[in-house]
Amino acid sequence: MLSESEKMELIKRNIDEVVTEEELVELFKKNPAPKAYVGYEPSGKIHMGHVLTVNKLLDLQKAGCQITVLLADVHAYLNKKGTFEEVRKIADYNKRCFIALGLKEENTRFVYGSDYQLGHEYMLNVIQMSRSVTLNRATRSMDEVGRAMDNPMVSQLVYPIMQSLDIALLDVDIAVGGTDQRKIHMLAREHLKDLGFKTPVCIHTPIILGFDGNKMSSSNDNFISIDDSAEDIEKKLKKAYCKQGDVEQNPILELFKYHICPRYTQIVIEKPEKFGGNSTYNSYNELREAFAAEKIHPMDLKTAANKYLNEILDPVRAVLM
Ligand SMILES: N[C@@H](Cc1ccc(O)cc1)C(=O)O
Repeated sequence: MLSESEKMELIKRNIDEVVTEEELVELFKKNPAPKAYVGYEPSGKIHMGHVLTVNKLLDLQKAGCQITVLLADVHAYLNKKGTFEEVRKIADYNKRCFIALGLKEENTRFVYGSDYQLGHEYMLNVIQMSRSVTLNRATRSMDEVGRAMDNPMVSQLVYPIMQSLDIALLDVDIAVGGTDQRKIHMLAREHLKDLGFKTPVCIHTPIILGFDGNKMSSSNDNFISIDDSAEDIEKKLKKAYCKQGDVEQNPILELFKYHICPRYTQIVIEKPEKFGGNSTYNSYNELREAFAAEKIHPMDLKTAANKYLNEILDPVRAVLM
């Protein structure tokens, strides 16, 4: 059993922010098993950016939360990601991915958006909330989520209203998402109470860099996917941006920070004896400092990243086979 402060530490590790921390503490005081959720637009490739929010759900689960994963098929359809049948099929694949990543089916609630978003109660709430959200506000909330937002379709403005109502109608206390979801979460925090629902606590995880140094995303084609083969990963890491001593914009260091170090107590960077032999680091900060001081060569960091990533993804690949 974790103590209250250990729980908070786990929940707050590797995130950008909690809105608000006081509310989070209050929530746990009232209820040791609050409900938390993430929604995902179905995606043909689940990448390490998605895994960051999955990791946070696993942390929340360890801290006692009940977890819901929304397979947001209707949202993907609204955002023009494919036909209704296509997104529904990809949602099934994503469910298998999330289970492979550790969200066990027996203690995670998986919900398809289309299971409840097309019903009477939901629609009535969408209509009600749309009466008090301005076009301008709805549009801005989609800045980092919608496609082609210079000329948005009405469907893309219904989207944030529906996402807000998901929080209410899935009856969750905590909404988790990448920082790109922030403006939608703020809309929900502001409006849900007027419809008689509770105000959610929101947790935002960082948006990580793809191997080209830009935001990792399916549309940028710069991601490491959980079903990449060992050869794919090696190739991607080889060409990844990782400048000697650069600890600010470094996608390889980010893999260590968000994915590798939380799973290992010790990181070993291997080097042949004649070049000084192996070195060992006991925390991400130690590793980062050594890289900043140019004590670790980018090639050696990449080789180690490759080894650890494959160790992490091997069991995932085995389940997905
Ligand atoms: N907006 C999320 C998907 C999502 C949809 C509905 C939700 O209730 C939550 C999240 C994304 O960008 O992928």
